[in-house]
Amino acid sequence: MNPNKPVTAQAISSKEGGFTLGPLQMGPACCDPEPVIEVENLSLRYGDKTALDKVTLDIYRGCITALIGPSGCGKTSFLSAINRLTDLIPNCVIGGHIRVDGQDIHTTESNVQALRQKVGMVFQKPTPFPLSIRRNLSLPLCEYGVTRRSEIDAISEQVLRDVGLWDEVCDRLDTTALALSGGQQQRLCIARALTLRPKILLMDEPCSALDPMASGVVEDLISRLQGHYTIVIVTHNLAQARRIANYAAFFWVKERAAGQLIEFGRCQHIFESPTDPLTAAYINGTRG
Ligand SMILES: Nc1ncnc2c1ncn2[C@@H]1O[C@H](COP(=O)(O)OP(=O)(O)OP(=O)(O)O)[C@@H](O)[C@H]1O
Repeated sequence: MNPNKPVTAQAISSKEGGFTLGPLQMGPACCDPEPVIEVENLSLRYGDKTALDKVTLDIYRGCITALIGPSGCGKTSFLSAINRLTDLIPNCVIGGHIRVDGQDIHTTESNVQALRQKVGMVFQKPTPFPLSIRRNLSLPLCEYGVTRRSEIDAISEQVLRDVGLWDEVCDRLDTTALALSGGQQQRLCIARALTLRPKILLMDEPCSALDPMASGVVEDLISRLQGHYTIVIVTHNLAQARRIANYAAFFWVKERAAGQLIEFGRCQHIFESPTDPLTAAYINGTRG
């Protein structure tokens, strides 16, 4: 799909690409890196405060990339820049380039609605709308022009199956989503992001507000999404990054300085034989 063109309802409800039948199986292995997000010299500031300085990083299609690093090093800012959530922050200024599927997302022709259809976001705290489970899923579809009830129902069922929630909620779709447990709410939010058939999912600490059991269920779900979607996940849980990610990007911030990318590579490399001493110190717990 051309990211500069407005999204059409047909593109969302067409059968090509995207949805699976039945429970989601683990996707294809991430072994042939092809950049889908290219970040070049990204600098980001909020007024006088520079949060990121000249970050250059490729994110590979179908892989899980974990963003790790201490608090305040700019991980969330980096994530927010990719689907232009930073547009909503009045004093946020961005320099450099971000290309998604080869298209610069900050050109004047770039269509933010199309970008956000392609690049979904899941937040730290589950954020279901205070509406029924069914309405949580139909609302984004209606906003993007999918209005036929039968299509909405089919897509809703499929995404609930994909996140392993269908059996748990199929008999209460018209009850409030706020009555779901925290882990169920987070899986519903992931399902809601999937309704629009994104290619990329940005996840900002999606398990950190959940109890260990629910966190394990969501983590397992993220692993199964690998290969079907390109995932960029911020996590402070290094063990989790090691378990689920194919690649890791280590960010660091010196006092009163801007966040920088220190090292990027295969997860195994970053965790077992990092090149930079700072990465080694952070992984070993002696810094950060
Ligand atoms: N809206 C904002 N206005 C001003 N400064 C901000 C804003 N959002 C973030 N910052 C600052 O930018 C820097 C980077 O913040 P960011 O949230 O991106 O870091 P982070 O690595 O995700 O941190 P954490 O792991 O604690 O979530 C921090 O110094 C933060 O205080």
